[in-house]
Amino acid sequence: MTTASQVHARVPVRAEHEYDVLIGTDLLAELPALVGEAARVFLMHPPSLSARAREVAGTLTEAGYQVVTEELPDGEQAKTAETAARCWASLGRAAFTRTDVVIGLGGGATTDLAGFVAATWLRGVRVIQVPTTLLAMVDAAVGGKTGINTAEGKNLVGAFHSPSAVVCDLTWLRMLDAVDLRAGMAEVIKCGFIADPRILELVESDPEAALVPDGPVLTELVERAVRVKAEVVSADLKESSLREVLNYGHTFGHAIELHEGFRWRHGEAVAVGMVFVAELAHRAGLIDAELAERHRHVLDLVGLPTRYRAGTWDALRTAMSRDKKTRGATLRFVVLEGLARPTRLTGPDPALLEASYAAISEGSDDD
Ligand SMILES: NC(=O)c1ccc[n+]([C@@H]2O[C@H](COP(=O)([O-])OP(=O)(O)OC[C@H]3O[C@@H](n4cnc5c(N)ncnc54)[C@H](O)[C@@H]3O)[C@@H](O)[C@H]2O)c1
Ligand SMILES: O=C(O)C(=O)C[C@@H](O)[C@H](O)[C@H](O)COP(=O)(O)O
Ligand SMILES: [Zn+2]
Repeated sequence: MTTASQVHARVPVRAEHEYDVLIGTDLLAELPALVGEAARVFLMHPPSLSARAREVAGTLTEAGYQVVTEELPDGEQAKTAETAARCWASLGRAAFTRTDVVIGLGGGATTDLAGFVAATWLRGVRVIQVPTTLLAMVDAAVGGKTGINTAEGKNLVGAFHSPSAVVCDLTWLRMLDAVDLRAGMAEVIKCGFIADPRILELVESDPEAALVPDGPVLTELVERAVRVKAEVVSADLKESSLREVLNYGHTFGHAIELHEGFRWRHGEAVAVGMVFVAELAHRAGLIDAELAERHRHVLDLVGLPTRYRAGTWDALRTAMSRDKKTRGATLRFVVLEGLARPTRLTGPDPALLEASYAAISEGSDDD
């Protein structure tokens, strides 16, 4: 017996075309209508979702589509040139045409790769994103940034390629590990600091309720975070300026991910990155100590890390120099000059950077 779809919200994104982010429960039945005219569907998923991917494939096959399923390596291992090349080979064998559709079913690693494969196959075919982690629902699957990593850094190869729809079915979150749910909360909290303080109030007033999969608080948090992202992306798809605010905490966060050989969860690295950049903004005289401390407090409440290993500064500084916001040799950070007031800090004094690092280092005097 199938359960009826319940659409809680439909958030529009105005990019090179307009598309909706559907938020709700039991939304599988919505997929065939979204696939529409295509004859073939290329369904990409991680190994953790193999059984569920067969159900999705079954629904699409019953609706008359020819489904080619591609099981990817798990997590960040999927975001490589080798895996993309494997997908292109599968698409070639299936004679996948410009009117066919890619579906990314999985977390952010899957949706980033699926978007990239769709952007590059035949110079661009449609992609429908079906995010199954909190992080992918509120962030990765929305907005059209797609890409893979290289040995030199995070997301260094990619394309802007907007999905034709995003289907956030909150029931997927019931089977997600608690640590992955928490990791996704980092990007939700990011939206709270850069644009929507109500998000912070909701998490602070009941952190346990905020982490109940498909509960009312998490549903509201997902909708609020998606609305923040949709608004920013609709105003600046290709990151000429405003979109940089979505990178809050990411300069330092991506450096941690590279330094850890992509074994840290993205959301955990971003959590530490936000505390770092809050310390930096405080030292630069942009925010008060209370707002900097609020970062630590709210991230702590949901069990996210707020510190990083001491003795790693040189490696992290080098990794940060490859950040996409860097201009020439000048580092640029998204910082706050008040709650929900993001701005940029260009070429901060190296002493301030090191002092901020010392403040968040494990084993430092500030412990
Ligand atoms: N494109 C963007 O705008 C954007 C935004 C934010 C993050 N990202 C990228 O997203 C990635 C992180 O995404 P993530 O945190 O979702 O990690 P992930 O994709 O690695 O998924 C985390 C784990 O959860 C498993 N999983 C997925 N759905 C599940 C479910 N419903 N039940 C059980 N297990 C499930 C996966 O197999 C994996 O092991 C990073 O690569 C990051 O760079 C991209
Ligand atoms: O959508 C954006 O823009 C973001 O920056 C969202 C980030 O959460 C996300 O991790 C993104 O993939 C980072 O992009 P990058 O351009 O710094 O690689
Ligand atoms: Zn991110």
